[in-house]
Amino acid sequence: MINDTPQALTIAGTDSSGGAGISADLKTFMAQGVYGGNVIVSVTAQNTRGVQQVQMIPPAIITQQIQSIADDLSISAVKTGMLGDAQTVNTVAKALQTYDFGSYILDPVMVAKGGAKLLRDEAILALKTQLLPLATMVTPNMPEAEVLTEMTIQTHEDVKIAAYKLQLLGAKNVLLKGGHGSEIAVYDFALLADGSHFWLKSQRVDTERTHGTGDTLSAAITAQLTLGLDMKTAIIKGKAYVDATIRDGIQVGHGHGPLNHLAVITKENQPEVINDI
Ligand SMILES: Nc1ncnc2c1ncn2[C@@H]1O[C@H](COP(=O)(O)OP(=O)(O)OP(=O)(O)O)[C@@H](O)[C@H]1O
Ligand SMILES: Cc1ncc(CO)c(N)n1
Repeated sequence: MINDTPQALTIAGTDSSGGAGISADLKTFMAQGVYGGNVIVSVTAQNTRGVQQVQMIPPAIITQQIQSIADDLSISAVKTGMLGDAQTVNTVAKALQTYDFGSYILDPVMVAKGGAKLLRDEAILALKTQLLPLATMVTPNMPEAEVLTEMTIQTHEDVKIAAYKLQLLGAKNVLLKGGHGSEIAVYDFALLADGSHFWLKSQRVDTERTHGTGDTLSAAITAQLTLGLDMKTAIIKGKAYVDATIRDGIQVGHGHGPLNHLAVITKENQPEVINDI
């Protein structure tokens, strides 16, 4: 039957080295058995060492890409990644209010692993006021959560407070990603729409090859929601997938290398689910 295949959409920037952004999202969708559409809002000249140049795409062709998809495909979940500037945030917010693409996962990408800025400062207010209230889930890493909540996050208690603040700003569900840092274990924190929360604990992989981990996790959750899973199961499955892609690494490039999106999930990749720590 027409449009029976599960379909998701990513609205983001490209990464010429293929590890992050649109590339990571499409590989992740496919590995989870979901067809992916893609709307490109920026082109980055980028490799595993850093970002060399960024070219934003004009609003009219962003809007047209989204309309073209809405006119033909049957999207059950959408994610946004790198949006670059306030004009693009406004354009995407308008389109997401015009078309119903199901669950909306907002990955508030701000800085690349090598340190390059992927969101201008002037766009932060627009992202907070226009996109957060539309989000079924927001998935910041710790530095992004600090910017959005205007607080410093040092303790596990701070993580919880930041998640509640993000919910007050309008995101229904919140996943705070804990990859940054150097502790032996990594802890991600989830606060769900019904007020329940849990931590996901896994062992840190000692590797520099973590280019696109955040994109991959949010894309995997988007794919699981597309397949009809509930939010908690989608988060746990998405986390197991990103763990597999990091743990079963590949050797590409000289710097922050990409993940292995073909990795197979095993028992070792299942995170420990903890109510409180
Ligand atoms: N070295 C690591 N070992 C195990 N898990 C990791 C590691 N680094 C990141 N993760 C996991 O990967 C996911 C993404 O987290 P992270 O904090 O790296 O996101 P991010 O900063 O948005 O990534 P990026 O900017 O590269 O897309 C989280 O589930 C985190 O726990
Ligand atoms: C295009 C793009 N989107 C997102 C990230 C963050 O991983 C990146 N490095 N590049």
